[in-house]
Amino acid sequence: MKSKVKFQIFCGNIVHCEKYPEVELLENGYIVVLDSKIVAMGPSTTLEDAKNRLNIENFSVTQLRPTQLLIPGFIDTHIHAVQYPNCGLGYDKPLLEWLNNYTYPLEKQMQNKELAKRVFEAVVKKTLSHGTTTAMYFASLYENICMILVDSVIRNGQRALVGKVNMTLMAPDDYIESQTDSIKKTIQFIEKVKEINCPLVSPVITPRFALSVDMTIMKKLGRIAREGNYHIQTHISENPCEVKLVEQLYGKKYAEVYDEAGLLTPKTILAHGVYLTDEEIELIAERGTGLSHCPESNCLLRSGMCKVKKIINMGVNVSLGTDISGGASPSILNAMRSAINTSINSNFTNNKSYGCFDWKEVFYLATLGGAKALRMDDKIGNFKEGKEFDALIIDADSENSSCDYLLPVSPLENLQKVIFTGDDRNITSVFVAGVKVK
Ligand SMILES: O=c1[nH]c(=O)c2nc[nH]c2[nH]1
Ligand SMILES: [Zn+2]
Repeated sequence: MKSKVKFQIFCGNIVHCEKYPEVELLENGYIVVLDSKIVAMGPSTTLEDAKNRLNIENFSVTQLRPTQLLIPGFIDTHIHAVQYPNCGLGYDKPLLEWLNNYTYPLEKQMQNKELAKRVFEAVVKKTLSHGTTTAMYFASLYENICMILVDSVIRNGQRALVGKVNMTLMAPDDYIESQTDSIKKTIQFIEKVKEINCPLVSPVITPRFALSVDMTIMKKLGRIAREGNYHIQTHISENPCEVKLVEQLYGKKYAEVYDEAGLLTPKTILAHGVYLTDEEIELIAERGTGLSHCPESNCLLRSGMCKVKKIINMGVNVSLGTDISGGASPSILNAMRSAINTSINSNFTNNKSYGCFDWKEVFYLATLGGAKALRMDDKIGNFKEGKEFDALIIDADSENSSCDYLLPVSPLENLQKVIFTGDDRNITSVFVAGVKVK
């Protein structure tokens, strides 16, 4: 009887980041995966040694073509699963009107379990197919609906951080929760996710934003996160009217409100941050809190252009978010392009230049930057021995993709071609924790 294949070996051109803003190319290299983890990596000339050292007898080999590359999986640090049906709709209103007119009504409608199942299955499948191996999701206000998303990510094999949204303030009468329910349902959700005990999925504390959660509840959520060492996600300084209202309501700056509540931790992701002052950025950097840059949403909701290079230079860990459905696209490739375009446009219109992103910087933000912002860079983000094998095989010469391959180019140029002109058809295989999910 043939014994089961234990090791997977991937051979070809490999690209990943080790530090900002550099990209490393291992030409003609290999990665050996055992179960979910990378156990060896190097140039092909050392593969036989590795096989002997690790006693590799039963193995499969995936040989990449010259137009293909092995890269780390993409990390989306800000996406609203429940808003997926609204992608492409409602971009004629700014944030607060958009929430009241388009977003809250849809989110409320998603109490329907059958609808939620269909929508969550679609968003998880779609993001995986676009190369998102890790996603940090805003799920739903309703705890039982959040569990449907948890089921979906587990069934489809995506690594995910899933949050039950908290809303106790300034929301429609029929789309709000009591203080008691907000905390009770959050605890119930956390317990249920922990009970499932799936290594790919963890719960996230998710106060929606300072305008929809009162200070008492924000403080309680901060305490729950601290005691359980959970991630936190929320929005900050996205839109001028929102920022003004927060300052009026709390009598302090946006970041100070979250700091008072104990919500600025090293495991917190703040989405947007378009209007942060230098003092707020310093505070966020000091707390070790990460930022999710959501350039497409910042443009479509007419929020503004985030000076994200300045935020990086001030020491904040920055990552990328699609912010569905503030953003219309589920693709982190699109978020990379959008980040480049925003930085260039921002330089056209701003006297004070913070510089333009190049493809290497956005590739970092989509991979290791995401992992660092989430404080998961001991596990994911690049190819290091001991890390989980979350990876993509991309191909600049994929049939029917939006990218025509007319002249052979170098491996790093293949990556640039896919970043600037590619789509999900250029992402030919997706692996999460060593398992092929596309
Ligand atoms: O882009 C956003 N999407 C949302 O759903 C939201 N809620 C508060 N602030 C928000 N910003
Ligand atoms: Zn958002």
